[in-house]
Amino acid sequence: MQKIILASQSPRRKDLLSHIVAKFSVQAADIDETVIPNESPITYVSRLSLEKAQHIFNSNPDAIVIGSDTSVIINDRILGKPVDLQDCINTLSLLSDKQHQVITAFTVMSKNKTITQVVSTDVLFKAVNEEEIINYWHTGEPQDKAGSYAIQGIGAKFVKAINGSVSSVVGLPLVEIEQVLKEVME
Ligand SMILES: Cc1cn([C@H]2C[C@H](O)[C@@H](COP(=O)(O)OP(=O)(O)OP(=O)(O)O)O2)c(=O)[nH]c1=O
Repeated sequence: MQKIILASQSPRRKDLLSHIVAKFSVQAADIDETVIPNESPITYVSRLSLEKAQHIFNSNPDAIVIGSDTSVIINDRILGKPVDLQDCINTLSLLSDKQHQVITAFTVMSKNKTITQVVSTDVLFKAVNEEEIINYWHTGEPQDKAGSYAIQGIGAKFVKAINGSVSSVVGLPLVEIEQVLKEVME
């Protein structure tokens, strides 16, 4: 049985993966997440998921390594984690009363096979005003979340509708990863 390593520092990804994999370990892959000029959102998240997996695979060449990246996309703009309150206000104001996409790419890397997939989910926000955003910022929830919100937490109050994978929005598309893990372990 090959060892499985989740290349992530995210407690949410660890929790999600535990629903489909009984035994695995976790190692954070600290990589540069700067967007390359003119890089498309899909290319960006795919590249990052691959780089995270590769980073950990380099020192664990006998393991199966899972890397992933989640970004929020609106009008082709990539929205990552907010750097400060103003950034959070700008981001959530952009999402207010509109539909956006949450895209998560994951890479499963092993000696024999490397597979990368991207899962996109549509999320529709209600109208959100600045006072609500500032109050939300002070809960401490948006700080480490792509797009400055967490659908699994208080941020759920902004979400009118979702069409796609809930686990993908939280960081790991479980249905797709389970399928790819099967393929890689064959
Ligand atoms: C939109 C959204 C994002 N997120 C999270 C998922 C990701 O953890 C985070 C996006 O940042 P990522 O850079 O994808 O991941 P990370 O830095 O948390 O962890 P690592 O790179 O080590 O794997 O935002 C939520 O938890 N809920 C949401 O509703």
